[in-house]
Amino acid sequence: MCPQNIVGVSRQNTVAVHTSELQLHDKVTPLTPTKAKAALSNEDIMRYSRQLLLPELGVQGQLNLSKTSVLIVGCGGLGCPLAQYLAAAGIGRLGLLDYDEVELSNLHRQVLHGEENRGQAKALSAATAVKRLNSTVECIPYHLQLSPENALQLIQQYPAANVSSTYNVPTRYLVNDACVLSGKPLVSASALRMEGQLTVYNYRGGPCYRCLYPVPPPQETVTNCSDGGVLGVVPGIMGCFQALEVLKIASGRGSSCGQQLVMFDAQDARFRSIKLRPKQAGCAVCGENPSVTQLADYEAFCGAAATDKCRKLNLLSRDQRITVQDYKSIIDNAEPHLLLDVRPLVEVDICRLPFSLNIPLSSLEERKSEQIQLLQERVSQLKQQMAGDLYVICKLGNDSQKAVQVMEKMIGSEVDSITLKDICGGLMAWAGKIDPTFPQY
Ligand SMILES: Nc1ncnc2c1ncn2[C@@H]1O[C@H](COP(=O)(O)OP(=O)(O)OP(=O)(O)O)[C@@H](O)[C@H]1O
Ligand SMILES: [Zn+2]
Repeated sequence: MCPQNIVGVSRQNTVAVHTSELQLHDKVTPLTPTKAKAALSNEDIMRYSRQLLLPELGVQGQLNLSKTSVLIVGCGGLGCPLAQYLAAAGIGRLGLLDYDEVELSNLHRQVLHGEENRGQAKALSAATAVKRLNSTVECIPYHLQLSPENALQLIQQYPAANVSSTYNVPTRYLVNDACVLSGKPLVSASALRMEGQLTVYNYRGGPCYRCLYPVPPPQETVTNCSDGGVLGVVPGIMGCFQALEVLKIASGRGSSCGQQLVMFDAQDARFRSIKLRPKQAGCAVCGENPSVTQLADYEAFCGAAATDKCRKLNLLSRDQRITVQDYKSIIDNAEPHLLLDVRPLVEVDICRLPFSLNIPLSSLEERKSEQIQLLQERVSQLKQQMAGDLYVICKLGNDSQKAVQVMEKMIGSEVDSITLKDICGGLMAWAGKIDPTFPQY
């Protein structure tokens, strides 16, 4: 159990919060049950007075919160506001789980972390911020990846589980199955670009994640924040919404999102709800004859990595790919070639290599005639020089491989008789290995 923080007043009369006693866990250890408070102290009454006045919560609801433990999987864009509001409201124990460290590109939405926390374990940074807000909340930071080996042991220790990381599909299935096998509700949300979604799975006889999505989506159809972008306030709103549902469940009022999908459209400032299909008798994990009775290999099941770290596709053979170092020598040797940048225009506006031609992957896929014509003109110019290959680049080297595949299918066009190659690792590899002044995003 982690020791309480010490809050003291220094000589300069400023309040210092010592959080060094927060112990970062790198494995799952048994926890003692949370102590149920018999009554609220005067300090509790003052701190929670504005919510105690609500008939929907009242003293009993507040006491219920104080004996509830919640596990938050992922201290990112959703997990930060979720943890913040649960701690502020007086949840008894918060497990904060994340394998990752704080990066500069997290700060626009992962609001518990600050500039001084860069490089620090997100779980510790989040726990420190939460303790500063409410030192009476017991915080247990875990710097580890939720995996089939540790998920059951971990989730069984927490009456309510939450996943805030929803872009990574294997983790969604893993948390779902662990919650079903442990009989816990799962308050799940996602946020991407200008949209958010929320549902409570495995709650009061409602469906689980697998009831609704028995088959994982193909890896290439899943977009995460680093690919698709997100306005920070959108996960902020959805994380607060998760906190609301957790508080209703924990206080005893209950959630009405058990068979409901709430969708938030930030552009139109609109929430919509749709009723979901009920729990399925044939569900592989919560059905009548479940085939999933223990946690298995979710990366194999989903064909994707169980982390939100950049996914590397391998769609092309070795001879269809070159490294950024090889491409640098092509430039240095002034070899005639064409560089095609297939990123969306919004990314090209952020940064680009000056000599590149930009045609987004989506335009190639949709065979947009103007863009294809432009490409063909540039390819025929290249051919007139009697030499040269076409190199394709994107941010990370995934879309560029897809673009090569799309162009290879343009049989009969100018493109089909020239050599197409993708540049491994894309512009971020260029920034990391060739030109440190090139922006990273
Ligand atoms: N299996 C897992 N175990 C522990 N933490 C996880 C797991 N899967 C995802 N996470 C964490 O969940 C969080 C998801 O939040 P979010 O998508 O906002 O952040 P991110 O991955 O840092 O985003 P970005 O794509 O911008 O780098 C991340 O901090 C990630 O490290
Ligand atoms: Zn199910």
